[in-house]
Amino acid sequence: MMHHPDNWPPRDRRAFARLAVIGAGAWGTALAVTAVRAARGVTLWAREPDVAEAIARTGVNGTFLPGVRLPGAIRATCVLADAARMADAILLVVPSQHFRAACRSLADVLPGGVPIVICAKGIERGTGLLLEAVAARELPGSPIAVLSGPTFAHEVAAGHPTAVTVASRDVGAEGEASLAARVAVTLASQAFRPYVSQDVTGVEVGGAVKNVLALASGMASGLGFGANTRAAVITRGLAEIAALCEALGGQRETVAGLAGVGDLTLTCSSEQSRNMRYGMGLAMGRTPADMFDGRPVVVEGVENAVSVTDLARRLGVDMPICEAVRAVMEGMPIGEAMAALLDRPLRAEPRGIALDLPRPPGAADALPARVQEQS
Ligand SMILES: NC(=O)C1=CN([C@@H]2O[C@H](COP(=O)(O)OP(=O)(O)OC[C@H]3O[C@@H](n4cnc5c(N)ncnc54)[C@H](OP(=O)(O)O)[C@@H]3O)[C@@H](O)[C@H]2O)C=CC1
Ligand SMILES: O=C(CO)COP(=O)(O)O
Repeated sequence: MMHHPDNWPPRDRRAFARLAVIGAGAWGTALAVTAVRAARGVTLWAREPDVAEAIARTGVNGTFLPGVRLPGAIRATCVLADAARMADAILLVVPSQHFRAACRSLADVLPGGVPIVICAKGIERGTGLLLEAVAARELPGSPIAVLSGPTFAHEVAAGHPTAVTVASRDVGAEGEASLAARVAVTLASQAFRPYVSQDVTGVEVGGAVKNVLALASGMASGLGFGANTRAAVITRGLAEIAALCEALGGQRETVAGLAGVGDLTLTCSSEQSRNMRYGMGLAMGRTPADMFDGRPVVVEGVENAVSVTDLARRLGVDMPICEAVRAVMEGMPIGEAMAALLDRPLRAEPRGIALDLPRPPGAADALPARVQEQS
């Protein structure tokens, strides 16, 4: 759904005064802080009563965002109806594989027509649906926007300058036409700068796939490979995002934006990323409990390696790096998955079209020792 000159740029610029943030993980909590900085009223909903109670009592979400003192203006609750009742808009920040269940619970308590801003990143396993489609199905009548981009929760909470993309489709009922702009105005502050987009699909695909690619980047680092390998994963990974984006009707240029290359480079380059750390840990033979000191963190790329490649296979999109990550998640040794990637026929840039060129020498002993050891 591309540009509609009649209602672009968006005209409705009113901020939403009161927000409910659904999901008190690291990102939901950081978004609640962001909303308070932008002078909005915020209720933060946690599924677990202990988390809501601890935030209310201590002013810290020690489970999911330790070390960050939260503004007193954040009201924490574990009662969904309490959070939803007074909200002018909902920020939905539960992990992708629990997203539908959260929408269903919300449908019981949310007044019709309240906008939903999807802040999670992923594709639903089984259905292969982007989260926008899940929300549209479960919360009919709610206008939908998507917020994504390079945003480590701790840095956002600490007030580091951060830019994101907010997208909504600029067609349909009045109000929905400018939802992304209204969300941008609602959350913007000196250190938090939302850019507005119409390409919901492109923005969602970037956020879903980059977590899988961050696992790959982590695995390469864990094998001891350096900057060259990482740059190759990022660049060829970006081509995979672009191909899926295009196949789903998104805009290729969105891939060059914050929710594409921005988030991909962030997540593939920093051990702050849970996905990157998980990939590294696997390559180094560590257990998930070791990697995160036993804390309950979501690693979206693990489930999304399957949902992304299922969808790509169905659409006939070639995503070799994501396929390699999936193979590892399904038990293939990392070295073997990497060797298979390196053994692919030579191709053309940027779209990876196959060329009829002689294959590189395929003997396993031509591979770096680290890969051989892991195979
Ligand atoms: N952390 C970050 O820097 C960023 C994260 N995101 C995205 O935000 C989303 C949430 O991640 P994040 O906040 O980091 O999560 P965390 O790893 O910090 O916390 C896990 C979250 O998952 C929730 N959860 C676990 N099991 C369930 C369940 N069965 N039903 C509902 N919720 C459940 C937990 O809530 P509970 O208290 O109920 O267990 C908690 O909110 C993900 O899609 C992630 O990709 C996006 C941008 C940045
Ligand atoms: O989405 C994120 C940053 O934009 C967070 O990435 P991780 O889930 O890998 O930590």
